[in-house]
Amino acid sequence: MLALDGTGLNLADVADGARRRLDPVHWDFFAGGAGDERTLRANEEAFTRHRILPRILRGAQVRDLRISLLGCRLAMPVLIAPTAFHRLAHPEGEVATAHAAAEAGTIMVVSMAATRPLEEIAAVGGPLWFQLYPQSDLGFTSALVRRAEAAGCRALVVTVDSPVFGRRERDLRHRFVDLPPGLLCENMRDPSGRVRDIEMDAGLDWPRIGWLRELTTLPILLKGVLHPADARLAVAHGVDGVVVSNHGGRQLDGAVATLDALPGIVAAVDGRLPVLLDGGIRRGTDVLVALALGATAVLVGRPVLWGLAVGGVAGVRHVLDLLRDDLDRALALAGVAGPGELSGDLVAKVAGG
Ligand SMILES: Cc1cc2nc3c(=O)[nH]c(=O)nc-3n(C[C@H](O)[C@H](O)[C@H](O)COP(=O)(O)O)c2cc1C
Ligand SMILES: CCCCCCC(=O)C(=O)O
Repeated sequence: MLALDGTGLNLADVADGARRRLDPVHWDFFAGGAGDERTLRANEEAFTRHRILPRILRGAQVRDLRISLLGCRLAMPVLIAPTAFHRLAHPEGEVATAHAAAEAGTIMVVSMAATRPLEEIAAVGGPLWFQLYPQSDLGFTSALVRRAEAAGCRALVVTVDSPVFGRRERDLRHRFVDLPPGLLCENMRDPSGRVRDIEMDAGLDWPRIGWLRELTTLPILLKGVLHPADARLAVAHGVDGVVVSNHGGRQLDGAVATLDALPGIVAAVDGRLPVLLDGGIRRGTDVLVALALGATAVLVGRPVLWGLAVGGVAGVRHVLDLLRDDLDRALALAGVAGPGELSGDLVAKVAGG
């Protein structure tokens, strides 16, 4: 196992290494949340309020972590969440992340705010999904969807929790408004070669999801679903999956922790769609708990950036390997042979942290 700085035993160690390496302004951009960061903290705290009720004597000596998800076979139920600006963490940026995802046998969700062009990330050859902030310019949005299709992306992840930008006070204090010279949101280039700003479109609504549904045959997932009524609307609008997410606490501070929202979404969807979750996944036991409560898979955001900052491809690979090994051990200790055997009776909610 690669030991980063001799201390990379867990994701907190990797985060420490990243904090030491990164420009403090960029660390704060990556690490921070909105407002008082209540939701940011709540995501991780929610996992501390759930405990595992292990089964015994079930002969779980051979574990199989693989899952199938919307036509993709994954080595484990952990995907890479879309995060912006990977070149702030490492010169190779999203291309390094894509190599690590491909090696680990999982999906990288490429952010619309990637700092390498989608085609260069796709050239790595691993399975990609593309994250979209639908723009009010339908022509540009449509061209971007076609670009994702042409690059071989296997699904669209439409972020729906960002009608406006969250108030991120760490960034305001640093006056962090622009990328450093030479770094651009490469997917925002229009046919004239100009790189557009990403628009957070407060006009985004269900009819536009219907428009996207008509536009592409790619599976569509909605990212940022927290209310059960919205999960039912997602089913009604023909989407293919939902991601229970509060954007890692970066948008609506005070929003519910994702793990606390998960059971309501799982009940509302009632098996009709895969339900993914992100926010605060830092241990294999967190993955186990989320899957036991009904998630099909989880995504990780910040830990991937910490790995990237610390060691490029090897650093991201290390983060993914830590999560996979930790999940494998947790399953063994809980007497479970694989994700398909997890169920709600294996988890107890406790009052404190
Ligand atoms: C630095 C950073 C940038 C992000 N950029 C995007 C983005 O471009 N699009 C998006 O849908 N979500 C974005 N997110 C949210 C993540 O996809 C994900 O919801 C969140 O990071 C999960 O929480 P975690 O960091 O605790 O794992 C970003 C999160 C971070 C930390
Ligand atoms: C105006 C730049 C948009 C980048 C969005 C990245 C993002 O979603 C984040 O949470 O940060």
